[in-house]
Amino acid sequence: MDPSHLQLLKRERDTQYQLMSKRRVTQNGRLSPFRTNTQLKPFQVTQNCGSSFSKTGPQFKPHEAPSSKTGSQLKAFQVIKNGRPSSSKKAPLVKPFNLSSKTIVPKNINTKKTWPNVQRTTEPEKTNPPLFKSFKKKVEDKNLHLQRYSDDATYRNNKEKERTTFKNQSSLVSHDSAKNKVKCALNHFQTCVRISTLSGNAIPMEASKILKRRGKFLHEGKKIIGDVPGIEVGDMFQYFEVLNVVGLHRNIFNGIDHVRYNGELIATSVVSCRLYDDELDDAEVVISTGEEGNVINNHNQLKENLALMTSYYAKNPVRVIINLNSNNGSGSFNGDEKYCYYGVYKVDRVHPEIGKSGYKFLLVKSPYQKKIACNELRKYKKIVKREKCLKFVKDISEGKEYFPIPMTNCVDSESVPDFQYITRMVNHERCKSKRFNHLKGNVGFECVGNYSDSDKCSCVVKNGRKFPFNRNGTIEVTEKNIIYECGHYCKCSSKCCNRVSQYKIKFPLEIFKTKEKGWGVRSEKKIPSGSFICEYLGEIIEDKKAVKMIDNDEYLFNIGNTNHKDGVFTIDAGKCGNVARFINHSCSPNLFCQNILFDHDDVRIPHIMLFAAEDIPQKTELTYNYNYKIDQVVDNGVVKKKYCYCGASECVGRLY
Ligand SMILES: C[S@@+](CC[C@H](N)C(=O)[O-])C[C@H]1O[C@@H](n2cnc3c(N)ncnc32)[C@H](O)[C@@H]1O
Repeated sequence: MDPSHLQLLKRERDTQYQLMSKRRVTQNGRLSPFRTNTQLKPFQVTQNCGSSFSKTGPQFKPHEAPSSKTGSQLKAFQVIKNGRPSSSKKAPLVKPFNLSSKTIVPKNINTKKTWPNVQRTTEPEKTNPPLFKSFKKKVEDKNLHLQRYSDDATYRNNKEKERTTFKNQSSLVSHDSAKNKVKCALNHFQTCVRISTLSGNAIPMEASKILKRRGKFLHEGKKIIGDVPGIEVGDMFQYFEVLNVVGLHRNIFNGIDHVRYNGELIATSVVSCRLYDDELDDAEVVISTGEEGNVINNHNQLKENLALMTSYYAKNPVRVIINLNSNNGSGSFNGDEKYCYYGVYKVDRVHPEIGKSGYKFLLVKSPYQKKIACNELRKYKKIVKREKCLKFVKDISEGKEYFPIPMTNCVDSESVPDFQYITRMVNHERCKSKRFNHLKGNVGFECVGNYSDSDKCSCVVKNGRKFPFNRNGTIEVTEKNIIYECGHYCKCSSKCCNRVSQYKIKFPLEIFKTKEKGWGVRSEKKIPSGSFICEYLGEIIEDKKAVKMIDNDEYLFNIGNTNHKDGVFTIDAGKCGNVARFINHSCSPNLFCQNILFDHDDVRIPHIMLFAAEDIPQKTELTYNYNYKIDQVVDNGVVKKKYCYCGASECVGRLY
């Protein structure tokens, strides 16, 4: 290294240390295969997080399990995909060096991970540049203290002790409650993103500012060392700004975050892109801090580099967050991101970049940290394995939908199931009571479908004088069991902002064969949170009939007010239905159901509309919670069991 550069580094470091020392470190419908008891009630699904995103809707249920359930569960962290800091630049070719021969010999290599096979840590001063020496002495003194954060056996044993030491930083809350807080913060963020009138990168920035103003940041003013309560390895985040909101990474300007600990700057978290695209193993991560390095927004910041170096000696835990959809950390934003929390690492090796100003750090994962499934990473990296398609149907709707609905089977040779594709509910009119009327939004008023006339439209008045949909057509936070949309009997135009779910599907959906759940549905394109997906269509039958269909319950969906004195109904999508009949159950769903009325006001037979509960990446299976109750389906006195293969970490193991 050039000695003048070294001097600069040292001076820079000293000034920064001074500056830093003055600063305080703050920083349903229910699917009813049958029902023995008709005392079912409609219910409200609400997430337990104040004003955050909540869902109401019917449940999918085998039985009469009434309103006690909590309804579909949102997964907080599965958000979008694609990498933020995309730049036109390609990821640099990384040159590994051969240190075993004492002279550093760059090799011509491909992008595969190759780290020199040297015993480095024992004598770092021999292999590393002089810059490290000044640190070594200082840091060695602190080492004993920080040693307990290293990820050897004592790390696990002392975890409780650690927490106590940092109890002013990471509050001692139960994991569930911490997780819930993270969910709520993410939902608040998503809501702000949805209602934003800005565009591009300004949206998450604005959302972040709103949350800050409202005091919704988690661990506000604190920098946590090690795991952040409520955040698990593998959790995904859509925006860089969200990492700050949840306390995972506080530095909004740089991909390396640090804190002053016992007088030294140590790194707390790193946000980076992977250097090696073809390597999806998360056991080791290489962080390169040079000009073309992979650390996000790291414009060769000395302070950040030094913090990582100190962490090399201190062996403190450093959180690693990887942007899965970008190769290069130095570039601009493309607004299509996917940050994955890889877990707690420690800096294992440090090397100067040959011929460049930066350093390369090898971070190794703690053996006690959860591994991220390769499949999961592949999905987000878009390295989806090419599957051999055994059966393909171009459009199972036969032109009835706005988009063709292809059906692909790469699992076995099963062809399209025998059913009739419909775009309107069958038997709707016959079931409607004569006492119920057409829904007219303009009775006594002039509904013109504007946000300004929420008092004039009687449909909106029924929704509590609030438009349930945002300007971009996504559903707003609602705890209403039924939403009233304007319909064809209202005076407003078809473009009225209170008409969203009565139109055809807006996303190119695809039916595909799953390995264990039969057919399933996914989207060719990513779906923003709150978007309308489709209606659950079929034939409306009386509950009495549905109860007898115990052996043929797969496509039954309980609707409406389930203890209504004038009768209870079920949708049977067995013989006729639409794409919704193929949507599977998940214990951690990405859709939710909402009762909606727009053409009549008979609450016994509302439309069952499915909406996205979160941002859904393309090609991700769409699921909602059927809300069955375990052990409630009984046939001739014998409890029927159906096992769940949703694969969610929260999976309860059974549908019913
Ligand atoms: C409404 S259908 C969904 C589409 C269905 N997979 C098909 O092939 O037509 C409901 C049925 O799908 C299956 N299913 C849905 N979700 C499941 C899950 N998570 N695990 C196992 N089976 C599931 C069950 O047999 C259930 O009765």
